[in-house]
Amino acid sequence: MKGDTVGTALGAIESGLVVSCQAAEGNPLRGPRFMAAMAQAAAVAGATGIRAEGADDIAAVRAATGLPVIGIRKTGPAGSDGVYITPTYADAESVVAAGAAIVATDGTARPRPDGGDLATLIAQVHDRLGVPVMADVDSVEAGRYAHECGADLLASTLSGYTGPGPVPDEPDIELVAALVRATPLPVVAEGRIRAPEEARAAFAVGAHAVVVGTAITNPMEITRRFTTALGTPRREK
Ligand SMILES: CC(=O)N[C@H](C=O)[C@@H](O)[C@H](O)[C@H](O)COP(=O)(O)O
Repeated sequence: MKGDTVGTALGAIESGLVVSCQAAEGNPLRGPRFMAAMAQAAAVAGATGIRAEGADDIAAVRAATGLPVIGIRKTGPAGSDGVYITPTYADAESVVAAGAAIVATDGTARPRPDGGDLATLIAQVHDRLGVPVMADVDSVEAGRYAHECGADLLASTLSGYTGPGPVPDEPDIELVAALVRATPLPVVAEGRIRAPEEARAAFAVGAHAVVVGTAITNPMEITRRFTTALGTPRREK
């Protein structure tokens, strides 16, 4: 793959806000119509890229905004066991065919469902599809591994989602900082970033870009934060 192809896609999102427009099963906003509208709203407000899941959403988002899309295909909801973010080459091919400029995939050393390995997947994406690969990692070790496997950029996406414990509330800015130090690759801060101050903190430790999903594009979860905190609808007058 040519270096300028990587540079163009990575340069387009540099120092910017990428908005993740995803709706899982059970979310009434699931589907390309609503995800494209979410992406358009984000674009109007200054997003420099969109992260989207599945060929239909990716194609709709791309057509509606023209923004570079970080494409994934998920085989399970966030926090599922094992590798579920773009696990196979066929998944990567489908998101690039739909218009993704960057493919994101699980960048950990965990076994992949098809028995494949990350280095081979990345080489195939580079050689056959000609787009850069973002490795979603959960730790510095995984970041180093993904770098060795040929990833073009790292993201903190999986921090807090691969262990046995509950998912923390806060974003893992420390991991972003550690990944910046650990390899020469650009690092995207992603996961549980809810406030502009948190995004700023990520840039302060050297993030290349920041991805925000739930806090912008998931009204169901945003409402749940309020109702949980307020105890509604059981709140006493
Ligand atoms: C762990 C996992 O599978 N994360 C997924 C990756 O695509 C999405 O469910 C997240 O919404 C996305 O990473 C953005 O993060 P947040 O929604 O916290 O801003």
